[in-house]
Amino acid sequence: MAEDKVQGRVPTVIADDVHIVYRVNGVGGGKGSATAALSRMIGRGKGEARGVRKVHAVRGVSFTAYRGEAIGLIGTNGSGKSTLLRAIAGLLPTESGKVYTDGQPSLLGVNAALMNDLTGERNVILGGLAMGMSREEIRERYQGIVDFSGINEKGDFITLPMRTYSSGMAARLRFSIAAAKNHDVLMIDEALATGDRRFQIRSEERIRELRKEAGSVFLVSHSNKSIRDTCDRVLWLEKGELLMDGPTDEVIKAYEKETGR
Ligand SMILES: Nc1ncnc2c1ncn2[C@@H]1O[C@H](COP(=O)(O)OP(=O)(O)OP(=O)(O)O)[C@@H](O)[C@H]1O
Repeated sequence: MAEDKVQGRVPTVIADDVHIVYRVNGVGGGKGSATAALSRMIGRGKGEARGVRKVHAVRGVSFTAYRGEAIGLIGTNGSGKSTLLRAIAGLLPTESGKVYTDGQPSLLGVNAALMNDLTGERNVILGGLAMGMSREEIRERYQGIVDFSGINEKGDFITLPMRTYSSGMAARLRFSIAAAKNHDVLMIDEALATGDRRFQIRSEERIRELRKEAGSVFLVSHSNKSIRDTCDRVLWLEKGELLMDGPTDEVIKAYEKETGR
């Protein structure tokens, strides 16, 4: 990359030697969680010494993300990808190390907090408000969100409760709501894997647009193709450690060689 371009880059996320540790209650003494839960109810087993196991999910990860970058996160199951994203979004505290972000990162995961008993329509409004959009902005973008999601392609589903949607339909709606706004830092966790192929193509296009419109995009995916199609840089995590950080092609090639995929 040309020197002037490097100098002109604006950092959006800086992770500095980040460690994240989960504490899991009720696993002490090998007696099973019911016993441990009972101990806690009667006031025994408090503190870390008893019944609390630590899971060190992210171990000393450092990187800087710049405006306009789309960064893929890859790694085998349980390597710490989702944990790292949740920490960048400010949803998990770091054990040590620091995360600096420019603006509020938005995490678009398959678990984004929408209400299953409310209709898709109400959830579009709720999700928009949760992202800080005004009612006016939501009104303006409502039809665009519904059209992008494709929810109404086979009938009037947007007026039905979300619990009646298939998992793919629900994921599409979540993606469409989040993608309606321009984000400083947008993080997508596996969302693309749940839509059908047509929706995947649409959302990949939207990710490319979001990238151009300003912020950085992080994408966690097990689909190397999605990563290749959307990202220009890849972080490869394994056992919580950053194994490789580089251009997509280079990192995916090394990953495929290692995993045989
Ligand atoms: N809420 C939790 N409590 C305790 N441990 C957790 C929790 N969530 C994740 N972990 C552990 O942290 C480690 C990293 O998990 P994480 O979900 O970040 O991995 P991942 O790379 O996103 O995995 P996958 O590809 O399977 O989605 C795993 O060992 C997992 O068991």
